[in-house]
Amino acid sequence: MTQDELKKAVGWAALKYVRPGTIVGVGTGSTAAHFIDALGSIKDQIEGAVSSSNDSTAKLKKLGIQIFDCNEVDSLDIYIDGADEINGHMQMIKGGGAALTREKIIAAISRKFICIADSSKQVDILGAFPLPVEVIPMARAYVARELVKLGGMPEYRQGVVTDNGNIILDVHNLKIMDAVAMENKINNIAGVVTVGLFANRGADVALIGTADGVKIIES
Ligand SMILES: O=C[C@H](O)[C@H](O)[C@H](O)COP(=O)(O)O
Repeated sequence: MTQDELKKAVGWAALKYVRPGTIVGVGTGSTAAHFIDALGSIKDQIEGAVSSSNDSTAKLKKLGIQIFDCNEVDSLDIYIDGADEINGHMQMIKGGGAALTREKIIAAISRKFICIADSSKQVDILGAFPLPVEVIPMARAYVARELVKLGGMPEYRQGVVTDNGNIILDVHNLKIMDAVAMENKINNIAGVVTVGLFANRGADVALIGTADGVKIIES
């Protein structure tokens, strides 16, 4: 199976977690795009979606799925999204598609985070994938210097402006042994909007696409 077929398999497998009549939290990226297609097939059974990016919003609208603003809902049953890396503790690196801030907000209001990923995303130690950090533009140089102090090598993601009007620094060379501590430290740097480490709030369920089928891991 190709990597895209594995992504499609988990995207469709996630449908069974969607309860009829609910508003669904929807992520961003190539794996989440398969989930959006799957959601389209049951669009008459759900109330709608809260979306984590302009890109996913456009895809959902095209399928006729109603979009709700995050401020209109108190909580969500589930949030379904991909990841760039996931470790054995269900902690993740996210933000390869620059949608990390809205993703973290929707994860925060969701009772269950369901991560959908192909098996190439499974790692023992987070950090081989450069860690995305969304930063207020005027703080770029300062935040970069602080990230160097934490042992990383930040690289400005050229030409990318997030849906919130900010920039992304991708931090290379990190071997993240304590993901909760690293998330907290980076969150504390002035000018950081969001770090793409989902460690304090990891996934509750992971659907992993493998050549032998979809593997379900529960925390
Ligand atoms: O900002 C993007 C998101 O965090 C994605 O969930 C993540 O980058 C994984 O994307 P993909 O499913 O395309 O590998």
